[in-house]
Amino acid sequence: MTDPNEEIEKQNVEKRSQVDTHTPAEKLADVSLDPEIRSDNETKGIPEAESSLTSDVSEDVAPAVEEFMAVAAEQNEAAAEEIAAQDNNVEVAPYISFEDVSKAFGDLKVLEGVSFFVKPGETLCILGRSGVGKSVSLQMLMGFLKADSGRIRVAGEDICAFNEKQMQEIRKKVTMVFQNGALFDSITVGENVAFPLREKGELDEEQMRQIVKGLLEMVGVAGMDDLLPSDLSTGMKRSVAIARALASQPEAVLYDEPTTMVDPLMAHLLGNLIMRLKDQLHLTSIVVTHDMRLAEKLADRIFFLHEGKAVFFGTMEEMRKSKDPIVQEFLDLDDLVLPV
Ligand SMILES: Nc1ncnc2c1ncn2[C@@H]1O[C@H](COP(=O)(O)OP(=O)(O)OP(=O)(O)O)[C@@H](O)[C@H]1O
Repeated sequence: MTDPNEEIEKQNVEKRSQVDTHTPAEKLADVSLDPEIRSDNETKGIPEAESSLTSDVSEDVAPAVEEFMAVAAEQNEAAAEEIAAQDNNVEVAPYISFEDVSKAFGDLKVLEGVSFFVKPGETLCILGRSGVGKSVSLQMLMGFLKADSGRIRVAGEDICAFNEKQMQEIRKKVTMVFQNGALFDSITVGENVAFPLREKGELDEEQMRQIVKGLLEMVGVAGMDDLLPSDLSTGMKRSVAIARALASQPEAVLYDEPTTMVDPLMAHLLGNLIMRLKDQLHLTSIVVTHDMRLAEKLADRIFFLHEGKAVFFGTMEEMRKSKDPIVQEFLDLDDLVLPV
């Protein structure tokens, strides 16, 4: 029987090997150029109008934003190719992986021999009940916490022995969108988004103004440049945090529960945004979530944690067929309509 993962990988390799005559900016401005992406969006119910990342960006700044995003998309494709070239096997090497990772806080064993991987350009959703170590896993990937044992690879590199300076280089490639946005409270929304641009120091003030304006429009918080983070709702803060993450042109984004504590419409908008970023920027993503609908929309693979152990790792389709009682209980609970 054909392994579904092998089949998906074969299709991805074929797709990558096809000669494409469109420039990245053309592809970004009109995602409908790629019939495979279009049909994928159609089957997932994403309206055509929402397909292009830059469709909501005003005309005066659209060229600058399209160019900026095109550079990011090109860089991510190049990173994926570089990682693929590291491996002599037919299989594409992971961009991120946990290999037999354990972590405890005193007597509390949070993770015990956990393994998973995310290939370049793919999205992994980490599911599980509260307190099972989902956020701890993300913090270890960012180097904020160290594993007790096992191997962690990020951006194709083993980061376990990395010092803070080396981790800072990794954090230029991999960025995290925290639940509360983790914005700088004392500076405006616009300055928050401009922060990574200033750090890079490659753009002048006018170019930065255009990118900031365009990114805020792209994530659905147009015209909020001069507000302070405290003026924003939770969902808006998260959108701004995504805009700030994009300003650093990352290869991968880790999202910690992007749709919790926001209304259903905001959850839908954030989900669609993450989906379009994946499709059009070839971003590698990990999404920690309790939201099965979001996982269904985004995940190439699901990793299910329970009591410190990995109880499932595979596609959503495989998860639905899983005989594991814990996975089944989680799926059944999700189907329940709870009284308000
Ligand atoms: N720095 C820390 N020091 C001590 N214990 C911690 C630390 N960080 C997390 N923990 C504990 O590790 C366990 C896992 O926490 P984690 O935040 O990863 O859970 P989670 O799966 O993300 O849960 P939720 O879905 O509720 O956010 C919890 O019991 C938490 O109290």
